[in-house]
Amino acid sequence: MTASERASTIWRDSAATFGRQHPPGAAGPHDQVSDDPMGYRLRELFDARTDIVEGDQAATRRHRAKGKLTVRERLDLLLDEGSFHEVEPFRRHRATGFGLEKHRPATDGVVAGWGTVHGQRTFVYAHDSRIFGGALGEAHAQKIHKVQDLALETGCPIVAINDGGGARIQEGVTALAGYGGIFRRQVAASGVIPQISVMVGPCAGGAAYSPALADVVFCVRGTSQMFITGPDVVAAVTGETVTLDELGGADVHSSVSGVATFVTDDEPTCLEEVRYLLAHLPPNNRELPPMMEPGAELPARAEELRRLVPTDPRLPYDMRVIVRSLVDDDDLFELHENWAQNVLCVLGRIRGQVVGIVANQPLVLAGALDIQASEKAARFVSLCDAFNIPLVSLVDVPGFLPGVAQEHAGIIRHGAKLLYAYCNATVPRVQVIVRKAYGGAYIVMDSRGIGADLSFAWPTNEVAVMGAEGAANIVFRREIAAADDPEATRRARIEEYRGELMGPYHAAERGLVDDVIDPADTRAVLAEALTLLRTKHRAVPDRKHGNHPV
Ligand SMILES: CC(=O)SCCNC(=O)CCNC(=O)[C@H](O)C(C)(C)COP(=O)(O)OP(=O)(O)OC[C@H]1O[C@@H](n2cnc3c(N)ncnc32)[C@H](O)[C@@H]1OP(=O)(O)O
Repeated sequence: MTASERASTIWRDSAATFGRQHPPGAAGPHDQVSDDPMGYRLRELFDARTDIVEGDQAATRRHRAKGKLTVRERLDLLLDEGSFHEVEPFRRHRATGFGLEKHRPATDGVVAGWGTVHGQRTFVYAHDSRIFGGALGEAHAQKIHKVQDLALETGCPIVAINDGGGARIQEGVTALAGYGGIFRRQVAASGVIPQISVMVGPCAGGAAYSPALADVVFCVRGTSQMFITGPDVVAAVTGETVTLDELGGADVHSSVSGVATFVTDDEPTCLEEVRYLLAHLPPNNRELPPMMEPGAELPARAEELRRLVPTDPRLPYDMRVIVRSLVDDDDLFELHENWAQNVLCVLGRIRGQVVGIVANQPLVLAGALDIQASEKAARFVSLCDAFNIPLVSLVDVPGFLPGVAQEHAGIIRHGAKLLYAYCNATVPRVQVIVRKAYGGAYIVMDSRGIGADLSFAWPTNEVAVMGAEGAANIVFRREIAAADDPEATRRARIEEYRGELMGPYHAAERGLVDDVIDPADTRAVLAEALTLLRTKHRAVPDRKHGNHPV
């Protein structure tokens, strides 16, 4: 049932029960004291509710002209049918000045409350950009604070549907303080309850730090705009000419800045994806993610994987093929699909259990880890660890990306984020080395050394400090230079290094790989390992918090 259908139902029920004879918003018989005082009060209540649900019709038409859904239509799509309970629908601001005292609409421009998503209680607040452009004033902020507090104290996820102009300019510093209260609560709830931001309109200035603090950010093409300073300020300060969309549109944030985790073409798809994501997350950090039996059991062995990895280690292949072969029902949910594509971060299920898969992608930058990939994977590992989602790491990594630009931009600092996130993770952790696993990047990609519980390798694995060519050129440099035939000596030494230190059983012989497996059995091996590790408990030292390399 849509918001307007629901409003009509309320109207019909109220009209049938209490005899309302006028359309919503028009003058009615409120001033006629009934013989039945409660009947009169109930009629008044239903009339007021109906007016609030329907909102200003002219503003609604202007809103729709922008191709946007109304706030209540959004809630209808997000929540299970009929499950929404609204808080403070009658709230109005008490601000004065700039004509505000004459314009005090109910809700104060934000609809807040709770409902269910797939039966799981979920809190929500949604800006109503028909009222003050969705801008946040003191009363508006206090409503948001209320649902944030309720969500944290009851251990339920919270979804913010953002469509507003940021701090309400006429309310000045009290509006800014309202944002401060939102940010403080978001940080307090971080890692305790899932926090999701949905961007279906503008989000300007400091307000953009609310999605930045969320666990996952959804954007819609043509609708979402996020920026700290708008095009006019950019032009005045830097002289750059840029449109709103070029500056902070959905594609920019999902493929360039990395601010947005998901992007969709329209609002209904976006809200359906939010529901789908929530089906993979527990309501809070004390519970496990929901199990879901696979629709169809996969064949016991994926024999096509035996032929996937090229024998020439310089040739790429698509790591997604392996990921797909592992997850139930070919069903995977990829975060940041268009950003830092050299690493894949995927939520899926293996035999019903939600897992987070981190995988190097040899198709992009040969799978090397750069600054963006390190940040993307670090944030994902941290999300999974916070919400009890086991980690599977599929490794084919030639190293960290070399180059002056990467070094000067701080790849040491950013790479440390991924290292820190893995070392900190206490959830079950299983590593699968598919092919290359070189140097520092091998260590970082959840090696046994940093705490993986179990490590498996395909027979194509090459675990080493670096590739054979690089290693031979360094270790045998003098010998190669002095040789009668330097090229023949180089080739011989490369083969020697490869045979001695890069063989498929080298790491296994030293206990750094638990077993070398047939690629076709990877799903079965992982399913067994994850079942075993469900009861894993790893104690953490008592401390306030670590000093993350943020
Ligand atoms: C901590 C912080 O949030 S600091 C950031 C403060 N906010 C800002 O700097 C953004 C100011 N607003 C804007 O730049 C633009 O309004 C945008 C980009 C958000 C939206 O642009 P448009 O879609 O073209 O909408 P438009 O500008 O017409 O705004 C719609 C209505 O919302 C009002 N509005 C928008 N932002 C605000 C605001 N921050 N405070 C009060 N009213 C606002 C507009 O005055 C307008 O009201 P009206 O319909 O009565 O004329």
